[in-house]
Amino acid sequence: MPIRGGEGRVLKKQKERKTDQKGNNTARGIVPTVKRIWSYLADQRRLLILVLLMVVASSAFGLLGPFLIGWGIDEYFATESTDGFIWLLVGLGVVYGMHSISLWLQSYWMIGIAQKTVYTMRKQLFTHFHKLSIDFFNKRQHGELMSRVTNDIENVSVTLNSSVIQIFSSVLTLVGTLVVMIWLSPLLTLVTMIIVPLMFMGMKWITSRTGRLYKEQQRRLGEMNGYIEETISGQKIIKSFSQETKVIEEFRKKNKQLKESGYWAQTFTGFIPKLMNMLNNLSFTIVAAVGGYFALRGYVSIGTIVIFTEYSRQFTRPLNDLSNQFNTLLSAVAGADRVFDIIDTEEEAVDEKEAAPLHNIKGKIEFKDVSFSYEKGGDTVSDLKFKAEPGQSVALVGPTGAGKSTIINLISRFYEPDEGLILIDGYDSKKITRESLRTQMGFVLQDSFLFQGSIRENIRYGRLDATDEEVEQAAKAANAHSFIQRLPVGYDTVLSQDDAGISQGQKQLLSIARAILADPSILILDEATSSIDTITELKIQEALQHLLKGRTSFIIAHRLNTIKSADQIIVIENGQIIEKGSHDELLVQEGFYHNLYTSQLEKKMLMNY
Ligand SMILES: Nc1ncnc2c1ncn2[C@@H]1O[C@H](COP(=O)(O)OP(=O)(O)OP(=O)(O)O)[C@@H](O)[C@H]1O
Repeated sequence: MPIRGGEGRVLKKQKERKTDQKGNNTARGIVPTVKRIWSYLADQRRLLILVLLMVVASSAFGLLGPFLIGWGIDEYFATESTDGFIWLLVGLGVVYGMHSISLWLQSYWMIGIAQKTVYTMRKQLFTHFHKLSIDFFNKRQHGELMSRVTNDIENVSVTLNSSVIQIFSSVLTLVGTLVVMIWLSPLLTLVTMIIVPLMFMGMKWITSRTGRLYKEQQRRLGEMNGYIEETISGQKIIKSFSQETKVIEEFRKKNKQLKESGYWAQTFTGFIPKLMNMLNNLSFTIVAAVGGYFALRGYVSIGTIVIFTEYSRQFTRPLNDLSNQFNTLLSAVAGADRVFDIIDTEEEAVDEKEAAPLHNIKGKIEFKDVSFSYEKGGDTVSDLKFKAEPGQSVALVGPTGAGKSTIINLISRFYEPDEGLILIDGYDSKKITRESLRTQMGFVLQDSFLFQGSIRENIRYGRLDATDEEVEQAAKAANAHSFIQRLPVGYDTVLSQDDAGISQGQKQLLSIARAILADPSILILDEATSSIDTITELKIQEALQHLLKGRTSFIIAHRLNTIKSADQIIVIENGQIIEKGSHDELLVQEGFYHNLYTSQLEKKMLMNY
């Protein structure tokens, strides 16, 4: 879906920046990250201007209030006159009323800006996740990535809601107060300023520690979330290996580390208001004492002292707020940094300029001297040469780590060959758009992934515009219809994401139905290794025969008796093809395949015996 208006512009700006910020985990400084957050805000200029106007108004009304009080004291109490006093009270009421309204409006509009900003960030981040390579996800903890979409963005949101206004209004109030104070009495202004160096020294000491601690806290939170996600999805394994105690202990350690970084970050932050309060009181006392002395000498009026004592608070409060906001800002910067890290990660290689969609793929696939390695300088698969004609079934056989899945990854273009060519229907696969290739490929994987949703929705995932009837036809062809019908609410049975409340074999049947509905030209089958009862296995075999018909299929086979009928069997060892041929041809060769087949046969006979 095209991204419209403001979001589009932000995305464009971000992308332009990306050209010089490629790669992951770029260490940005605070300023570039703040600038980048600012670019999201700047995109909502009109609202931001309104917020700024309200900030100016509230700061002005905030300054005017004490000024009117001081003026009133000199005008009415010192002279004991009451003429127009009522108008002073009305004026004060209006000033404080307007002050409240402008405060309310600025926060109302700022909430809108903040929510739109994090909405855009979240959308960019999520969209970008789907443009990243499989390699990116293979190398990262999923929970940790999820933490970036949730916690880190939430951090930015909280800060934007409060900090932007605070920072503007603090700066304005600070400058405004200073100007009025100097105008009223430069001498008393100097006295009020005595505490400023103390304040800066204290703040510097505190913020130098909190910045580091907030970053640490965000990192640890991400790590802990990653661990929680991993242990929840791996519950079955944890329980079957009785590893609960170890897992709880590991979690305790991570939780403790998070607690410690959070504790120290909050403790140091907590010092700030105490320090400010102390310095505030000190300033108040000094202004009152020195002001009283000046008044006795007739240098200043009582009204001016009242204004100054009030302004001395108004002067330290924005400084206090600024320093508080600085901490919150640091935590948002830490969060935003982690979000931008992902947004700046290079997308899965984009299609070549001359790449075009290839419709109606027939399924002829040829590997011409293909070599590839996951790591630079390695040798995962090398010199692969083979050809699959349209409609042929090709079985990939070999020991674990031999490179079978890597071949599939190369056909699906999750990775590109370092050397050699992969031809699809005679065309260099790089000249075909990834999307057109993948939409004509189907996958039935060992660990059939079912989404949270009804059985009907899960099958329909193969082709979203399929009718209910077509879904049922596919289920029938996949031998899944009968078991679905036996469920209390049939096709409307809602599956949970993982165990789904149905057996492993039934899950496989559903994923076969999904593939039948998708009707792909090229099919990838990762044969299940888990033990499935014989009846379900027969059903799966039958369903697979149906699915394979008329499509080029690649089968990663573990049980050799299931691939005897494959048109071609390719045996791989250490990333190289060592044997190639039909089942009978390979048996005659008496090589690796022959040995593997006979040993599996013997094992089966022993078990039956
Ligand atoms: N994402 C990856 N990054 C780095 N190395 C990888 C990656 N995936 C696989 N490998 C390595 O590449 C080699 C081939 O792995 P591959 O998964 O293709 O083997 P396989 O034959 O499919 O094994 P199995 O039968 O166990 O699934 C192995 O040494 C593996 O450790």
